[in-house]
Amino acid sequence: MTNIHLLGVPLEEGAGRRGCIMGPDAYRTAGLAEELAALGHNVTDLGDAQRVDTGPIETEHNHLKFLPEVAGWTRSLHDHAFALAGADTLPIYLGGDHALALGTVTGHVAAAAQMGRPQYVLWLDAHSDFNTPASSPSGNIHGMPMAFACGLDGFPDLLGKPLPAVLDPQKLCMMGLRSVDREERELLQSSGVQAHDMRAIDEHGVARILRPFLDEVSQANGLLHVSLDVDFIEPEIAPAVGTTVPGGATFREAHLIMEMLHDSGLVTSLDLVELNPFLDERGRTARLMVDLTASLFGRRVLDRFTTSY
Ligand SMILES: NC(=[NH2+])NCCC[C@H](N)C(=O)O
Ligand SMILES: [Mn+2]
Ligand SMILES: [Mn+2]
Repeated sequence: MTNIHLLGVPLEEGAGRRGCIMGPDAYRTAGLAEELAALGHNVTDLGDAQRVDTGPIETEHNHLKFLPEVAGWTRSLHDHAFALAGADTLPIYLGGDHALALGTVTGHVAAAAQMGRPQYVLWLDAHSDFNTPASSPSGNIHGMPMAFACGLDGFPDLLGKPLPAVLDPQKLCMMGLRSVDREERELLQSSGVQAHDMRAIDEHGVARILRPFLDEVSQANGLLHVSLDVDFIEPEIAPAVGTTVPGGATFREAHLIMEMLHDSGLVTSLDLVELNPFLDERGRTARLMVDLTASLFGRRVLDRFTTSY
């Protein structure tokens, strides 16, 4: 039994199109809390977080879209995540676009540093979201959170203070990549992120990629934040996202990752991001995300294996 706290993050300003503001309520309507409670967990819905007002933010990068709004969310979420990391609970952040990770990941990294434990991140996404303001072709801040968390140069003052601790790029594992911008690719590779594209999944399967990473987290006694972007999944089965890229993870690949994460017992926090209910078909994407989350929290077909494979 795990104490789970749900925190809604109705943030849509980081994305290029509107609609993610409805994400938290779509997860509630799809029955996320009820599913997790049915698995025996103690679930508390904290309601929605609120953005703080930052006033204007200075930057030479005029193409950054909705900078004060995103900065206001970053400050609010950083503090929420820091506080939740210190409590005896597993927070699930219900997005909201992926810019929410500017706050959640940096908050968890800061808390881990204070606890003296290494923080790891598993990033499940078609995109690496590793642009800096200078490298971003779009100016959409949801394409930048991991560059920010890893302390790359060139960001305006999003947090209202220097980052208390930076994420070690070597403790960041990305799976599912199939859309990375040209300069972003250089940044990603020179930083030493453990980046795995869809080709790696095709050739080796998700288990062979994920297992060594989970072993590393376990051996280091690390904390593990998982950030699941809807577009990690094949758009034919998960259409409710503004940035679809064909060739995503299958239903079974995605569930296997969740089942392996559950078996590992290592996950300490989770983002569910980029769900755009305005683009959904009768709630099927919201329901798929709820089912994947249920797998991560212990739903399985059989209680135990009857044979060893
Ligand atoms: N979280 C996301 N869906 N990110 C998409 C980012 C797309 C592109 N790389 C950009 O920087 O604009
Ligand atoms: Mn993303
Ligand atoms: Mn994405």
